[in-house]
Amino acid sequence: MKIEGKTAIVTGGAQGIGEQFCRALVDHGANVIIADLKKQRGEDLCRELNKQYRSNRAKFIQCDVTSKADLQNTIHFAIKTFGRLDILCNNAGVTEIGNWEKAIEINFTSVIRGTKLAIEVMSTRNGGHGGVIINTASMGAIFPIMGGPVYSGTKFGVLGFSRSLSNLNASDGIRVNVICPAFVRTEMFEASIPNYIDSYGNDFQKKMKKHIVSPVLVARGMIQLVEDDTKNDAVMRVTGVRGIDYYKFQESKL
Ligand SMILES: NC(=O)C1=CN([C@@H]2O[C@H](COP(=O)(O)OP(=O)(O)OC[C@H]3O[C@@H](n4cnc5c(N)ncnc54)[C@H](O)[C@@H]3O)[C@@H](O)[C@H]2O)C=CC1
Ligand SMILES: CCCCCC(=O)/C=C/C=C\C/C=C\C/C=C\CCCC(=O)O
Repeated sequence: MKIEGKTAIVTGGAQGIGEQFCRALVDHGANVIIADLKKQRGEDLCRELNKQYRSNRAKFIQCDVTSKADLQNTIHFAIKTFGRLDILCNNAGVTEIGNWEKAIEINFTSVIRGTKLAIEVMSTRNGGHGGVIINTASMGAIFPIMGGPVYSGTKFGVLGFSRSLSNLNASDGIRVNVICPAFVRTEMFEASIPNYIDSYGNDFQKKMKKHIVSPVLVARGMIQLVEDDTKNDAVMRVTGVRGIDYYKFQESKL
């Protein structure tokens, strides 16, 4: 898909990986809705991007992805403001520290809901233009994460859910892909370090150094998934040891 002139929604877009998604999409000429709980950070990013690109292509909307009404409102806002929706990045996520039930809601249930709502407006069967959905999973969707079993479970869920929609490309013109970063230096990662040390030992920080990637590289991967029309049902890894590559699962025999 040529990104210029298209419209994207990025959940969790105010900081971390989502912020870099927004920056990269605006840089490639997209209209971007930054959808996040964090009003101040989202508005600041929006203002900065519009100033930098001398445009009005970035918009912020306060959105709690666990609220169906907020998600619907975000999609309506994108269509009302820019006339279409082409790209959805279901990226908002949290660790399970303090509230594992909430982590399931944010990391998994909201990804399902966001995907379903976007399909309704993107589908060529409903008069939409088709589009691309990129769901942020994690290398913790391929490997277990000691100290983060619920988090890892939600990411396995995102992977299985997303891959099970591979037929949408043929029927509705929508490609669904997953991005699986290893450790990314963001607020989430910093907050998780004590948890990791508990599970992996005191030398965790030394061991994981080679597995750290920058959020900018994750955003480069996302752009590749959006631009390359051959990518459907793709599981992109973004890791310190391999950079950007694709994980191959066994083919289904069905
Ligand atoms: N940081 C890491 O090492 C890795 C992160 N990931 C995934 O990448 C995604 C982004 O994570 P980071 O940027 O690292 O985290 P972060 O904590 O820096 O940013 C997450 C953003 O999501 C927003 N958010 C949280 N709950 C929300 C809700 N209910 N509604 C709307 N927005 C909400 C936050 O306000 C924040 O702006 C998550 O899905 C995470 O699981 C995947 C692999 C590695
Ligand atoms: C519970 C906190 C979650 C923090 C964010 C996150 O999703 C991080 C995941 C990173 C990796 C998890 C999986 C296994 C850990 C081991 C190595 C990672 C990379 C291995 C590789 O082959 O590149």
